[in-house]
Amino acid sequence: MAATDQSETDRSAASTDTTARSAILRTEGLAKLYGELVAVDYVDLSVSEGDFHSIIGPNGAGKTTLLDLITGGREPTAGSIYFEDEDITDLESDELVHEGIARSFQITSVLDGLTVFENVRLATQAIQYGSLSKVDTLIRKAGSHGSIDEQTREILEQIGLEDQAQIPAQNLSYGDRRKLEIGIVLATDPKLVLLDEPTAGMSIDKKHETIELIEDVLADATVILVEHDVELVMQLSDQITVLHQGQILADGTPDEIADNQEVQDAYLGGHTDE
Ligand SMILES: Nc1ncnc2c1ncn2[C@@H]1O[C@H](COP(=O)(O)OP(=O)(O)OP(=O)(O)O)[C@@H](O)[C@H]1O
Repeated sequence: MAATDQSETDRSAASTDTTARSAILRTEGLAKLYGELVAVDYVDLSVSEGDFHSIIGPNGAGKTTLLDLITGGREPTAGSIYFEDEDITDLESDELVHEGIARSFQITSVLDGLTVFENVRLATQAIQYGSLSKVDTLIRKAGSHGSIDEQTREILEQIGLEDQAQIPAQNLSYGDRRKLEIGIVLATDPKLVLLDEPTAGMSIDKKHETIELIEDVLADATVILVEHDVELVMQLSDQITVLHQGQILADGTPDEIADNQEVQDAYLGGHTDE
């Protein structure tokens, strides 16, 4: 537990500000313990609707675990999660997709044996007809829905993969596979998208291309991004949360985070990349 008085004050001030701008997602006292290890330490996070909100912090700070808790991949030890003021703490991953919460790259993973077109169509169908996990049912329905095919084509155009529509996903280059993952997220028509290091392993050029694509196709959604490239995060984000040892060290705009001495000392000063 153990948040300092000062960080409590900072957090409540940040939370008041963001609530005024309408929080689409809130966590209250959200915690994940592994035995004695407190991976996520009773976190109060607030994400404003429409924001590009990044979560940064050193290795092991709890970023991925926090995303896992929000997206139903792991069960919290304590605390609550609210999406559009509805308590979603106990919802499963596929139920969250129907609420409008999508996570790349775990819930909506690429199916290698299917073509690029089929992968996107499956996600489009899933959101309209049922659970993402009911693949068999969905494949039986495939082909009989003109409007779904149309939406699929539109998404492929948006992500720039229309020319690769008929090739198996397993034959895509690494960068194009990432684009397909974004297309699959897009197909679920999300209000909130959580991205865990979408540009990991990419060259600088590909990284920028992918981020531009994310910004472009997800312009209407709220985005929560976990990313190690601090420079990129500073350029992109409306808000940044810095996690350190499972706790929120700071919350603020890129300028506020860059000027925060505590963040400098704990993270930015020494460690800016993996
Ligand atoms: N399944 C698990 N069992 C035990 N400990 C775990 C488990 N998953 C994560 N942890 C621990 O929880 C802490 C937070 O891990 P997490 O992966 O969330 O951090 P992170 O900030 O995403 O790190 P990175 O930047 O390296 O991906 C770490 O100490 C990690 O070792």
